[in-house]
Amino acid sequence: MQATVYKSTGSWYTVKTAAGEMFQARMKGVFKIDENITSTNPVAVGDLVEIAPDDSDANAKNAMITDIGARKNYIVRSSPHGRNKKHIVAANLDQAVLVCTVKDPRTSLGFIDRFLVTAAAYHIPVILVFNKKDIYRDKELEKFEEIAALYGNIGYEVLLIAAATGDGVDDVQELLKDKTTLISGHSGVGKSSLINGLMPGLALRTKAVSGWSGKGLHTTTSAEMYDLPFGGRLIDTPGVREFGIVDIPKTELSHYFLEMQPYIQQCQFNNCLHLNEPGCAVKAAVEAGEIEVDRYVSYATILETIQEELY
Ligand SMILES: Nc1nc2c(ncn2[C@@H]2O[C@H](COP(=O)(O)OP(=O)(O)OP(=O)(O)O)[C@@H](O)[C@H]2O)c(=O)[nH]1
Ligand SMILES: [Zn+2]
Repeated sequence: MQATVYKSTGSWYTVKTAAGEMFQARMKGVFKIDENITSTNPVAVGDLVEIAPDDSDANAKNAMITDIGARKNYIVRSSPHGRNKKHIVAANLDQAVLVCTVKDPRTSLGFIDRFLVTAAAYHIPVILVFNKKDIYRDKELEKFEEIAALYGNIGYEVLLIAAATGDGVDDVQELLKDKTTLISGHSGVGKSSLINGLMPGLALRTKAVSGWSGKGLHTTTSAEMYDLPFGGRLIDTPGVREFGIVDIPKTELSHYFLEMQPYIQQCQFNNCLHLNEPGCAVKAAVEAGEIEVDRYVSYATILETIQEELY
């Protein structure tokens, strides 16, 4: 029987079949589906699994996971169990929503760009949802327009909403309908408020509880998937502050800055890092105003964090 993983707690997984039946499932033995990653968790939220119900106790609804389907994509974070080990946060995503704010707290462009690069490297489209519209005055609205133009021109969807008043939540709903979406954002941006707005009745985590669980307890926080009442699924990742950028060589980073892509081929050197090389088409585009300086600064900043010795 096929099922989808909704939650994982230790060695138990909450799974749901296509018919809507929930089981608590465990892994049967050890198997690995992706030779390219060494992960600390063999099964992740969003995985499609094959299960064999355990009929010995009709009330318990237990099952064995006997196989894991190939993943369309996945997103990881570094595991607390070692530098080279990864923890798969979620698999089989259609898209990701990054909740941001211009004010209280301000989401930095650097943070947004790191998220966008990570998602692009995993082939996951991103929607930027700016929240707390109700407290923005002229200055903040101007800032938002600037940011919306910056990312809109690159091709990203950008929304402005107020989760607290419900303003614009229906626009988010429209984009999430019938898709599997990962939702992420800095603490305090209103991610829980938005989730509650999308799923009235769920009454997700009070602020006090989420504030507590996010504090120094990263290892125990885990992703959880919810069925959206209007169709589609939402994967919340409480406590996950940031995802790890996939292990990519320095020369590949510019591929994930989508607006740099048309210029990369025109650089004089095919291994150009777009820093100080002669004949660099990316730098020329920055100087000509075709690529935003802020994005180039993010590029150079992220580039520095990549350890070239690995390649
Ligand atoms: N003015 C205003 N405040 C909001 C809005 N959305 C959320 N808030 C407030 O912002 C604070 C943080 O909201 P949460 O929904 O708990 O934020 P979160 O992103 O889930 O934060 P963590 O739980 O720390 O991860 C709360 O005090 C909310 O009431 C909004 O649209 N407008
Ligand atoms: Zn170049």
